[in-house]
Amino acid sequence: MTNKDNTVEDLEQFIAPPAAENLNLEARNLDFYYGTHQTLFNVSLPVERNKITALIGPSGCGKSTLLRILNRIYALYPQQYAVGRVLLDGKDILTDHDTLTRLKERGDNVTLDPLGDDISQIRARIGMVFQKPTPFPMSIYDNVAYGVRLHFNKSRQELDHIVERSLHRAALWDEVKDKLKESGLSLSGGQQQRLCVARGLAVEPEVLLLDEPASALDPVSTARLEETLMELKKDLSIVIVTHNLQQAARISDYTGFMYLGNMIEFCSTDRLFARPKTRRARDYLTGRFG
Ligand SMILES: Nc1ncnc2c1ncn2[C@@H]1O[C@H](COP(=O)(O)OP(=O)(O)OP(=O)(O)O)[C@@H](O)[C@H]1O
Repeated sequence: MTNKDNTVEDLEQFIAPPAAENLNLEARNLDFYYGTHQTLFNVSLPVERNKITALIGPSGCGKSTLLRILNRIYALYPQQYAVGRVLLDGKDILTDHDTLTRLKERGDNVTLDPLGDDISQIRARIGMVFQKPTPFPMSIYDNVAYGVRLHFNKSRQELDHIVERSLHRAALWDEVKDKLKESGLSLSGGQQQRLCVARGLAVEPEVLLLDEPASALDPVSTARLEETLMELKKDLSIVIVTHNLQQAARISDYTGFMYLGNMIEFCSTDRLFARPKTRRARDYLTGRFG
């Protein structure tokens, strides 16, 4: 990042990320490869606790790829690998053998502080909601209880309580409370997406990652989902990929603008939308390309 055209104030605002003690999750200097094809280049992203962080940028710039690294979901796919660090509450979560080898090869001289290598625990702490609603072919109740049954040993009564609370938090309870035994697939698209949010919340994650969660929703469902996210950030940290700039402006506290696999700008949403620092971000925000 060059700074010769910027005032000190500009630079300070750009480089003043959330304070270290407020970080819930942090990506540092990530490179990412699909086979031999590198798609992320030295990308860093701070995620502040109890805030919403939006990722924006033109199609193919690497937003979803970055999100998929943050809870190590990419590791389910062969030939995909990340080099760099992801810290959850200051502890490294990319600690598999391949990543360590590649960090060394890249010349990073760091001592990792591993969180532990239980991937299912990491994914329980960092939940993910995908672009298309993905309810499981089972009842509404079982959809929400699914992860809890997988990770914890709860009584039926506790499970009932968790399901109800999660559906409340996802703003879906009133619509489904009388039909918990019906299939999750019987709900509308917007309800299915909130069911997926409820399923993610049931395991009490600290961070929720959302990949264009409203792209298949009508404006009313989108507004409901946005309200839900604004409410949820009181309890957890949220990272959302969105193509909808108004949505990013409405709900996020911080925004990262990506282009061709690079994090071009990262700062407070107000600042980015009011005074983008780079021409690329300005052009994107004013609809000149995208
Ligand atoms: N499974 C894959 N194999 C190979 N290349 C991939 C794969 N998935 C994505 N890519 C490439 O990685 C780059 C980043 O893709 P990514 O999906 O992260 O971008 P994005 O910003 O989320 O795009 P969009 O907004 O269209 O969803 C693109 O060049 C894409 O073609």
